[in-house]
Amino acid sequence: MSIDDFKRAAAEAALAHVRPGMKLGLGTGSTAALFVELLGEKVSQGLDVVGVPTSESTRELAERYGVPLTTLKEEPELDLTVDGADEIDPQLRLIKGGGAALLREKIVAFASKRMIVIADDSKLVETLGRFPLPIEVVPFGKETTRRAVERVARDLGLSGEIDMRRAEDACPIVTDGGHYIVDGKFGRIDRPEELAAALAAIPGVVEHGLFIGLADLALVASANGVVTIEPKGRSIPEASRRFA
Ligand SMILES: O=C[C@H](O)[C@H](O)[C@H](O)COP(=O)(O)O
Repeated sequence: MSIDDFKRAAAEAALAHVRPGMKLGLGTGSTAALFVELLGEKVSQGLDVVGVPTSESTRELAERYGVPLTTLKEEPELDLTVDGADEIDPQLRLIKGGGAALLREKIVAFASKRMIVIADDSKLVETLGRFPLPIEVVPFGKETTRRAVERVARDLGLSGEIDMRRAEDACPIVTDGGHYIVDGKFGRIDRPEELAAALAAIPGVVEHGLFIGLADLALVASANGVVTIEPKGRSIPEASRRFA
């Protein structure tokens, strides 16, 4: 079996959590794309759901597979978001944004009563940071912001390069929100909460790819099947983002 089979198995497992009438957040990336495809099949068989896409690419996919779409303007509160991740630690803290969709992904996950992460087991880590941390920045003052990221990381004992993410033509890649991405190659992030708070305090940083206290469940597939992982010792009370 290949990694793609594992991704599909995780996406299939997530379908079991979808109920008729649900308002869904639709994640971005290759694993979330498989979920959107499978969801489209269910919709064609009569499942009644609506989705809010977390990127323009997911919007296109959902349209192609016939998943009815809505917006956060129409539906500010969602039932469930299903999304992939670049890294997942034992507390279900995540790194996301490898596909540059982290801002809308985080807004949509935060708007959802539950978030389920779907992944193959290569995404599981003991400590976050092997995957470069994506940080979305506004174009104005981008070098000043990049240096500020470097400084706050250094203050937390993190070293490693922080590079502007560029396309093949060497131009900075532009997110759906019109921003740039810098990737922090930190290696090992021992205190993600502190880094998250420090990054959020930098003017020019729009959002960062540390998703802390957002994921309720991870469905992780490997050659042994799909396992359900729940967060151990989550550090942010669920009440902080739950709707009545
Ligand atoms: O910005 C992209 C997202 O955070 C993706 O969910 C993440 O990069 C995982 O993508 P994939 O399922 O393709 O590994």
